[in-house]
Amino acid sequence: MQTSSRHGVKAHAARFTAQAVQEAARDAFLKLAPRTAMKNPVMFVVLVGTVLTAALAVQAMSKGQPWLYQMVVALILFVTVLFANFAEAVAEARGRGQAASLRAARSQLVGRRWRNGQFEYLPAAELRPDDIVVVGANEQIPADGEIVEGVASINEAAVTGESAPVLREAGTDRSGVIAGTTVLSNEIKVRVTAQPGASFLDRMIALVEGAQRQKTPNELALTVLLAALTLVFLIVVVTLPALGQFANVHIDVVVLVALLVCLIPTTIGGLLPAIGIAGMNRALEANVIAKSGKAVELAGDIDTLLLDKTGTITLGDRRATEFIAVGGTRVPDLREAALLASLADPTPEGKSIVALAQAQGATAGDITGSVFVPFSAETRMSGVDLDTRPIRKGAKSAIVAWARSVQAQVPSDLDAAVDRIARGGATPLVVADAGRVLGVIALADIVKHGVRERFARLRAMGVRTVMITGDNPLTAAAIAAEAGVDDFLAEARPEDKLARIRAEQAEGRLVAMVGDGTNDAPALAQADIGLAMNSGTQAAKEAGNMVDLDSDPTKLLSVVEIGKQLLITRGALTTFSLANDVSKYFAIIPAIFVAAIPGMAALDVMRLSGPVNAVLAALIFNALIIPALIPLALRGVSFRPGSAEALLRRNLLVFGVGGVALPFVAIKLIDLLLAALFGAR
Ligand SMILES: Nc1ncnc2c1ncn2[C@@H]1O[C@H](COP(=O)(O)OP(=O)(O)OP(=O)(O)O)[C@@H](O)[C@H]1O
Ligand SMILES: [K+]
Ligand SMILES: [Mg+2]
Repeated sequence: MQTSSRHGVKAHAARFTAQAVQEAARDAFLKLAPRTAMKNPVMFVVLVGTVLTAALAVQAMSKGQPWLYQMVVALILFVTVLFANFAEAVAEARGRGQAASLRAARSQLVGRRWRNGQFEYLPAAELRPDDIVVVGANEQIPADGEIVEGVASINEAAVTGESAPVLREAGTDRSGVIAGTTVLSNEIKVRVTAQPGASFLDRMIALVEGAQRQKTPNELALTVLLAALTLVFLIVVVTLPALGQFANVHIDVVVLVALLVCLIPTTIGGLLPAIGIAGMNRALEANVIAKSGKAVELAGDIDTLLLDKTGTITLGDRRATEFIAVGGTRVPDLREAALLASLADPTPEGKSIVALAQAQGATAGDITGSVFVPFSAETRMSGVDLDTRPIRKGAKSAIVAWARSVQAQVPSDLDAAVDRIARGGATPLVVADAGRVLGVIALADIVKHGVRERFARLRAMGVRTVMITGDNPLTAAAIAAEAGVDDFLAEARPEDKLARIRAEQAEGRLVAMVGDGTNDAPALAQADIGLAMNSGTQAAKEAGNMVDLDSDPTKLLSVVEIGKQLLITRGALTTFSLANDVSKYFAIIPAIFVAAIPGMAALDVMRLSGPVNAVLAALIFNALIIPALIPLALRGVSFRPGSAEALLRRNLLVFGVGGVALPFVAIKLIDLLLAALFGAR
């Protein structure tokens, strides 16, 4: 077996590693290939401008005319394209670095396949779906799968970077295991769920590595808008010489190209891909693998978040704490019935009832030959059909309905017992046999630490939280109040979850849902954002559009923040880019016309040293602003939770006004420098 000293994604938290920068520098040149370059219309225009001005320089050179100016312009334009390519490449390289650490945890594993009562050692690459592998203590899990037998504590650090062990158990919503993680205790049987190299995580890693990156609808819309703007400016610039003729101004082609490049939105055009990729990278840093960039973006616009109660808001390890008999039943009789009804119940609830009953001295007779009735979220009860009598335990409404159907008595003190348990936030399970309702079992659960604060933060960001539970309304209300959710839905069956999501969506809201069970799969698929727990069942993971490697349901909060940050960053840098272009206009237009049309002097607010320096200064600024903004594009604009309007106002002020002011100052400074070095020209 492999020993593991790997660290998972967290340890590779995004930095500019030397290797990433080197790779990106190389890729910046590779991206010059016309087919790649054409995907970014704004920068493609700059590339065409580069070729054109370089050709003019060569032509002038061959004619023995001055060519240096054309060549310098061509060079600055070329560097501008390289900077834009570099921005995208550096974002991709960082994503690849993160994904590589995930991949490393998954290669070269060996599995023990269980077949016809024998083991067989096999490289993980030869394991197929539905193979059963046995994994013991200190062994690594060879393939993604679901535990079909046993319970184990597992160290998932190789994948999640989190070294606290987690419990995974057959027959629960925490049965999922991941290749590369290590079993710490106990032996489990795992059913392989994926083809080698095509597991769920493998496919997700491929997405992160960018090979299959697709533009999100928002990104596409912005690209089209920027291309349209570019076209408009192209028409403006192409018609300028004709206008110039009226005023007897001859406009040099090089100056026209420079003007065009300054006017078109090169800053956002260059940074747009990097912003999108960085959003997915940030999600990965948070140990969330998104199936698409679109999912991350959508998360930024979520209105409603639906959460499960048990296991999501609460720790989910429901334990029996008390037996309360009703209707004159003796407690030992209730205990014995509860024990019988739970002996074959593999759920944590069932096991804890067995444990409590036995600890209190209950013993069960022989139940061989009796028929076990498994729990389902649909019926909300479970039990056993003994030869002599049926016994059921479950939610009060379900058991009362069942009791009536078999003409069993429902004692009048049942409600009081159930309410007392529910008010305390515990789950009451009612026990009944064919004769009568015997009593109630209290199942205690604990609200997770810190969820209240997180819900408050979500509220501040305008996200409403709704708890959905199969539990009764009183327990639900108690837990809802303790956890601080905005609303709750009790006694919900799986189809009620789905209906609630559809209803919210019908009112025009974007809905996020967190889940782990096979029951949750339809809801995860229907929700706009479905965040599945990595510990969950395969069905849940396939249905969602994101998976949290840490299996932390409150992680959605981070995803919402990452999505919001992505949208805000894109908006802010678009504003900045367009504002920038206004200033560059004021730098170049006077340079073209002032000499011939003295009336244009009013436009010459920058008072630059001369037309040549003005053009060069504007172009140099235009090129340098791209790498200067790469860190911001990758890190994202910082934001505090607040209203959308307040954010918009602040961003317009900072990035709009700043976007006009900064180039004025910077271009003026570059011009002063050029004048000092080469004289006013
Ligand atoms: N093993 C079991 N046997 C019998 N009844 C059960 C068992 N487990 C749960 N129940 C009852 O069925 C109800 C519904 O269970 P379900 O798991 O669908 O919802 P939940 O766990 O209460 O809430 P959530 O939807 O938040 O997970 C529970 O509230 C409880 O009353
Ligand atoms: K520009
Ligand atoms: Mg449940």
